[in-house]
Amino acid sequence: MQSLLQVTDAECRYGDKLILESVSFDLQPGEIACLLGPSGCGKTTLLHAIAGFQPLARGAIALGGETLTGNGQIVPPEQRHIGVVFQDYALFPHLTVQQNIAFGLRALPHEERASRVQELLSLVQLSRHADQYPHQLSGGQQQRVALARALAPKPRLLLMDEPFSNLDTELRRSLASEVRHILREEGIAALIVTHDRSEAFVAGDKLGVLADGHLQQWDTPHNLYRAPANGAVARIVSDGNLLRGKWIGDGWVETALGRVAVRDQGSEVGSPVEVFARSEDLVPGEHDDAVTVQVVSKSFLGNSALYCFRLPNGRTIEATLSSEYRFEPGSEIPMRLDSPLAFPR
Ligand SMILES: Nc1ncnc2c1ncn2[C@@H]1O[C@H](COP(=O)(O)OP(=O)(O)OP(=O)(O)O)[C@@H](O)[C@H]1O
Repeated sequence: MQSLLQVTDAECRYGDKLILESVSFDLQPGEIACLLGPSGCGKTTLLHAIAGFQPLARGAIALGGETLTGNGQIVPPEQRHIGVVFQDYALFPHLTVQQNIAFGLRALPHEERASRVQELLSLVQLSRHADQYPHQLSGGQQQRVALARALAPKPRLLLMDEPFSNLDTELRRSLASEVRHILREEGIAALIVTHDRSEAFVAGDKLGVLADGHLQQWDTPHNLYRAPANGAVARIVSDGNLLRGKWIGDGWVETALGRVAVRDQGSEVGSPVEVFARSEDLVPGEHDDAVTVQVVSKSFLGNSALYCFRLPNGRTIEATLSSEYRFEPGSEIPMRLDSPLAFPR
């Protein structure tokens, strides 16, 4: 299958300042991908380069096999057939919901336009609000109007920049899943910028992690979680504790939590390693490889509790464990690490 979007060796700069280097990835038709990364890593810049608002210093961007940017060519944004949804909705305040949605359809004959608007109102479940103005809607409803307006002209690709960040956490997740459903219905591929990993896991078929000016990994959510390319990706896609250690051979590492068998086969004996200990890797209970840790604090969370433990070397780590464990602050318990991720340092 031919890729829908192809970004090849893209480099973005603001003046002398290098923002992104050697960024390459493909998006397949109908695929939804999310871009994750720390603040200021260049997510919006990459989206702007794809939309045509930002030139590339190097590399190329193609959509449906047609070069948009590269080889001395730049197709202007309005000719790219790419829809864009911003964080602040950018709705026209003096137009009703249906007039906002119809805005990009002015070239269509009246009846066709009215029927497409009705179709979209129903898709985003706002038919009852067709004649209301943006200020009469909730944040989630406004964002659904923005989505409908961007989808109306049937773009080849939809770009969304932090579309849910103005909403509260629960609404963010449910809207992320709703948007995924709507894009599937319309068969439109999308690239969504977010800094919320749960939102990215809910919405994306693929995730791209940007950090330190590079696309660190472009993969399925499952692979990113199970096999992050490095410690930076592991930290961006999940909570965990980074521990320093050293390889002692045969897949074993020495850490402040004792001798640990890790998932990755290591390099030379004695070489430094970074171990990423997630809550699910921390196993309380007697065991040959367990060390004694002190319970520093406990916050009850319902079916789990967030603990802070002090390791024998004085360092503290955090872990969310089942509330079946009833460890009290001040007590000492045996704990071991079971097959955490490890990365050369
Ligand atoms: N017009 C500009 N001129 C110069 N530098 C800029 C410009 N726009 C952005 N930058 C810088 O480029 C870098 C990347 O910005 P960008 O907005 O792409 O990051 P981001 O990953 O989207 O951040 P956030 O998650 O905070 O929105 C930042 O260091 C920012 O300060």
